[in-house]
Amino acid sequence: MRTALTIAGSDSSGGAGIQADIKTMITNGVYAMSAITALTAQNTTGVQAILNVTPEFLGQELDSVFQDIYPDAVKIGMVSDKDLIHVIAEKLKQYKAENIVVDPVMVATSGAKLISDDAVEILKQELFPLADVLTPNIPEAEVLVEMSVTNAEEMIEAAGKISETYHCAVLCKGGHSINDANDLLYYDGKYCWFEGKRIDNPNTHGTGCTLSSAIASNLAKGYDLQTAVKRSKQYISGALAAMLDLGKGSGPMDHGFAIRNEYVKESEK
Ligand SMILES: Nc1ncnc2c1ncn2[C@@H]1O[C@H](COP(=O)(O)OP(=O)(O)OP(=O)(O)O)[C@@H](O)[C@H]1O
Ligand SMILES: Cc1ncc(CO)c(N)n1
Repeated sequence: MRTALTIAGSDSSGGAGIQADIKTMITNGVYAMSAITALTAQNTTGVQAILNVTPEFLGQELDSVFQDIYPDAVKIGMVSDKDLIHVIAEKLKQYKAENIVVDPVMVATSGAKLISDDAVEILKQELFPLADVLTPNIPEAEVLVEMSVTNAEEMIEAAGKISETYHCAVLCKGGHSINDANDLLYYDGKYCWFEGKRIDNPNTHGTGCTLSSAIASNLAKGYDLQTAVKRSKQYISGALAAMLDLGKGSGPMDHGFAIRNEYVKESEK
């Protein structure tokens, strides 16, 4: 069985972070492992508290995983502190990690800040050059290239600049655009669009975590990047279209849709 590792924060409400990543990896057919960077007390209305692990402990988590069950892909999500980022970069290099997906998590769907200002610079310097693919949303792309991104042309320009600077593929996610939900993949000086119909569902807590974990899972299974993104986009659209409605704020998605469909098919045989 192929394996994937998520290095990210825990979301006590189960919609984003480690919990979303593990749900996504299981439903995408890989064995899921985790190295937790922080605990968050969080729900659909916001982030109430954050407790980072120590850099030493994160290093031990990564040693435990890499020295035993080697991951076929690694997804990195919330890492709010520069010393934690440094440890991750060192361990990924030490263990020659492959298929690295970096989701440059900065702000939660609820608006809470999930990274300290000085950590953004270290993220760019130490982690981005190790990534096979970066998955910024539009506000994150704006921070990374210091320009406003309001239309398709500006998405192409921003993704191109990020890709050239860090020598990796960039998937600029269109969840924050107004009309559609089209994502742009920029790689090797070329780009292509992954079109998505905007689903009228306000419950989008954890969409970014889910998409990056689905990409890591599909890369772990051996799909090339374009196919991995295509399959992941289908997965997120399915999870949103299932219209789960939990909590008082922007609720989580329904990862069970894929499994239930399979069971229904099986029981109808
Ligand atoms: N309403 C929607 N309908 C269809 N697809 C959507 C919708 N909202 C987001 N997506 C898709 O979800 C994926 C994640 O994109 P998004 O821009 O929301 O990421 P994000 O902002 O990093 O997520 P998060 O809210 O978890 O931080 C993308 O593929 C995007 O196109
Ligand atoms: C732990 C965690 N990681 C990432 C996000 C981004 O959605 C979140 N809300 N919480």
